[in-house]
Amino acid sequence: MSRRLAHAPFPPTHKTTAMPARISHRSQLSDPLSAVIAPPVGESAAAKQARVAREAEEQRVSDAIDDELRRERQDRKKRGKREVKVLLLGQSESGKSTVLKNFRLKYAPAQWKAELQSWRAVVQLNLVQNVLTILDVLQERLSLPEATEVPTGSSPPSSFPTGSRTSFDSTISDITTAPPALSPAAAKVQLSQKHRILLLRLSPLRKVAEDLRRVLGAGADFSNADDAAHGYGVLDDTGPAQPKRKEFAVRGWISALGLKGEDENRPVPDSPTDSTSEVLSSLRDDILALWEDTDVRALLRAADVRIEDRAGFFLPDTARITAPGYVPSDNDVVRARLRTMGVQEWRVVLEQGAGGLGGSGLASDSFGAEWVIYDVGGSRSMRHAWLPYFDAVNAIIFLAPISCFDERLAEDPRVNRLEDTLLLWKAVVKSPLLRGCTLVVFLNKCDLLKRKLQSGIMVNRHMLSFGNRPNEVGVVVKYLKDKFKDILRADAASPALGGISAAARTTYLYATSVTDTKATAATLNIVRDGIIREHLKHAEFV
Ligand SMILES: Nc1nc2c(ncn2[C@@H]2O[C@H](COP(=O)(O)OP(=O)(O)OP(=O)(O)O)[C@@H](O)[C@H]2O)c(=O)[nH]1
Ligand SMILES: [Mg+2]
Repeated sequence: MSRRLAHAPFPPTHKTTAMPARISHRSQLSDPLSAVIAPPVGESAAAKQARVAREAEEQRVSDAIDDELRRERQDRKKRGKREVKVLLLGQSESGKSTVLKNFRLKYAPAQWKAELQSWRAVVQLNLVQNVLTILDVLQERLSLPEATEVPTGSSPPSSFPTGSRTSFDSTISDITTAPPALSPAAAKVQLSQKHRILLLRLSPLRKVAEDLRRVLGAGADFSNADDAAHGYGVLDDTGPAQPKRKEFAVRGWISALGLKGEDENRPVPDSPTDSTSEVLSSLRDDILALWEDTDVRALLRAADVRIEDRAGFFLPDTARITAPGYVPSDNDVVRARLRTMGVQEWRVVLEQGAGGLGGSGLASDSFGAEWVIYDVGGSRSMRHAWLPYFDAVNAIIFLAPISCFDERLAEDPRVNRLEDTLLLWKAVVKSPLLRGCTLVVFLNKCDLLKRKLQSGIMVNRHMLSFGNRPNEVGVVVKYLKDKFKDILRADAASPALGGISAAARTTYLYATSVTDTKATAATLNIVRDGIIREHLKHAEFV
């Protein structure tokens, strides 16, 4: 019961105050208060009976409020004792929200299952955006005169550390509004009338995308992927103006998805309308025809649009997603991309027997039975919002997407993504506010790293210090692990800030692919136990 609610039915009047009758009996005539709370002069027997009854009811309500407040205080105290606070950090698209999803899937599966349906609009939007990306490339090619002769030649690879090129790798964006400028090779790919017809038939998807964005509604925003124009650096304000791109984002995916929790008064957004799903369903064969067309594939390859490596890639699942009555699977939700804006607080109470309390021997009132996870927006303009959360967290899970060694930041195309991640890690390690907490690093997106290396992309072309080491996943992971450890060691060698030596901090590093829910569940168990162990170890010294 809230305080507002408890008081509302009995507004105090000049005769009846919230003061309990108990006090009026104890009052002395000399007490000025007694004059205010004394019964009216010449009160009739009926009026007295009514007043006494009213005062008794007020007393009952007042006692109930006191009890409620006492209970709330005790709950808070108890919760504080069992609550673990974790902050997810890392650049945009590093996998923070995906880790949160894995955590909820593993430790609160009943709640997770109940929310699957809410993700339908997001998965549909991801699929539609996949198609629109292809249509943009197609349109660009079809707008060229047929016999266009374009000089050949390929662009140089990006360098590491940061070079000064301003073009950016198309793989770093899942959604672009401006079609990429076609490479000479792409301009040579021959298309036919069939492609023009597909382009035309699939054009209603632009309206479908708009509708789906509207469904996701007030909590969502189709805004600039970032504001490099505002000049944000790794954690502060340093970069100059750059061209902007747009990506669909949410201020709060709790409210955007209509989940309970954030703003209970906000109207729940509609489900994707039947007509939206019907349009999608009717275009199923055209979407598949587009995606399976060999000329289109050749065009995408020539244009270097590696759509299958992008976030929220759902084209192979078209038949399933466009089927009537589609409900997203666990895996769909984990792979769905919805950019986070600001900082989202998630409370996860570990469900019994869900690999949560049951498996660990944790009692429901012990430390670790409830987790508060802060999921932050990772792009540069949002990093200033992280700072207030640095205080009083038990652990940081830092997401380092190591497949991004050849990619550039969406918000500042001059900056290599891996370099940005390492700078961010340095800033986290150096932060005096974080000296007391456990650090966990996920060297993430190992699956994508493997695919890239197998496709022949050479790490040493983008990261000169990698030298002549073999271009293999294990070697790259080991090399980068050492880089992260080196930064820790360098910090430990510098004078300790805030009275706690950086060397005393426990740091765990894991190679992960957090879209693999099974493997991630096992990693999360180890991480959870490690964080709890660390806390208990320190608590013993307090
Ligand atoms: N293949 C693969 N995809 C991943 C992995 N981790 C995350 N992703 C995908 O990458 C996309 C971005 O992940 P998010 O968790 O949304 O990234 P984020 O760090 O929360 O990004 P912001 O909200 O912009 O800060 C999603 O579509 C994920 O499914 C991974 O290990 N492998
Ligand atoms: Mg996110």
